[in-house]
Amino acid sequence: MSVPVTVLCGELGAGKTTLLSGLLESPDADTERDIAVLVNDVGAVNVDADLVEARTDLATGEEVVALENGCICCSLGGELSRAVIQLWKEHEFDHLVVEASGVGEPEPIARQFVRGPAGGPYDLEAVVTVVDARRFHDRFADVDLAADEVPAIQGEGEDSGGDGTRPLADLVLEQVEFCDLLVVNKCDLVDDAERERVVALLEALQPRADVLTTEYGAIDPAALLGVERFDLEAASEAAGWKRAIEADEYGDGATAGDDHGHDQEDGIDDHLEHDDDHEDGHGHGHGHDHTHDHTHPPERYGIAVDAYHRRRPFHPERFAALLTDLPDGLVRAKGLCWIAGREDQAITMSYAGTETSLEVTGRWIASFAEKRQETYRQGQPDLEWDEEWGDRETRLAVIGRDLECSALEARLDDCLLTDAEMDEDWHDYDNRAPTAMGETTVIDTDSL
Ligand SMILES: Nc1nc2c(ncn2[C@@H]2O[C@H](COP(=O)(O)OP(=O)(O)OP(=O)(O)O)[C@@H](O)[C@H]2O)c(=O)[nH]1
Repeated sequence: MSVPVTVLCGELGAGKTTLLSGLLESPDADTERDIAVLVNDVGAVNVDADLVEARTDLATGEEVVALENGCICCSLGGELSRAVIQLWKEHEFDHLVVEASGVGEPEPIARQFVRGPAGGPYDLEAVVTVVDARRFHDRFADVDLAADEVPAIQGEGEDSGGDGTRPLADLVLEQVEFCDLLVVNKCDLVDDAERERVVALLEALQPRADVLTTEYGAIDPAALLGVERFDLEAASEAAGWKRAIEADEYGDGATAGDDHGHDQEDGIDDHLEHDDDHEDGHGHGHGHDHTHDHTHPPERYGIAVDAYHRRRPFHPERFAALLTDLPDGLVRAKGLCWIAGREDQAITMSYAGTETSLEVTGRWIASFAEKRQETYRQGQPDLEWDEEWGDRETRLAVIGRDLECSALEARLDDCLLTDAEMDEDWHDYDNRAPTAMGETTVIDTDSL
């Protein structure tokens, strides 16, 4: 029988270790269940492992393994799989919890347990993301805060900015967008209205997950362990922004089919079947038998979800200027962009909090030689194709609070090339967009 696994994610300091320690010490914990813990921390000194280990001794023995070589997702190729397989061979336990580092992406970790060698002995049960209610509120949900007062999140200084690495806020939202269960921790540090705003926003960002609120990670072990939730396909498609784009593209209730358009050269984005039960831009699809009935988040707290689709390129200078001056209420924007002067590159734009990253994540099919284009198009018969520009297009989703979507759409439209500009040489423009596969440019809001 495979051993169930829970992956625990969340930004630095959100309370993952506190939750885990509570879980292992809980007097209500199922005494029959031996829990092994794999802790991954960034940096050489593995404080978390020591802490959890000290506490784990009380409850479960010594089944703690620390991956000390930095980030799980960077050492995924082998170390994670090797460590968990070794753990499985050398110890007997009933459940494995992997505490991902605060800067780890959950998806590659999850994939190790579904498609990697660890998928044999293990069965991924749930991906749980812990959110710091106070920080999340101040960063994403505060209606009064001016953008220039937004507090930095821990570690942001090192991890974002002009050096081309990913904004940490982006990662925080990605952890929210790829999980089955959201634990909103540190609720003692927010008032009721703030807590509700955080929950409503989380439901818009991630319509699929259950949301629990806690203080000091005190949740019923039964709510965390032993609940079979994980479904890789559903989790991969669960993000609110993806659902908004799909609903726009395929219409309500349509089946999205599989990866539409654009060759993803890195192979990571090998989109799986989409849920076909989303109802609208903030759909509530459920990938498997697990159901719940949130009220629609956009109807509460002024949260809006919108999709933007155009088949004309952005002017790189006007678009960059817009990205430095996005509306205060915008929380999340993500999707593919067509930027004039980058005719080969399918560029993913991702805005979270205060920064926007532009990353080359693939190529437009229209940029390949004709034969190859044909092959791709045969594989994607539903792909919309323009006689002149092929599959090049912009498809973005925006999620925000008190956001005037039509005003933002109009501003985005102003960034599109005019008819006269369509005939200019686009390479004359000043263009900050990246060119090489995987290359990222980060643009700060309010950086003008
Ligand atoms: N006020 C308050 N503090 C909390 C709560 N939960 C955890 N903390 C504190 O927040 C700090 C960070 O908690 P950790 O559990 O270490 O967070 P973590 O997510 O494991 O952090 P990293 O390992 O750095 O990613 C600690 O000082 C905890 O005591 C809570 O609900 N309320």
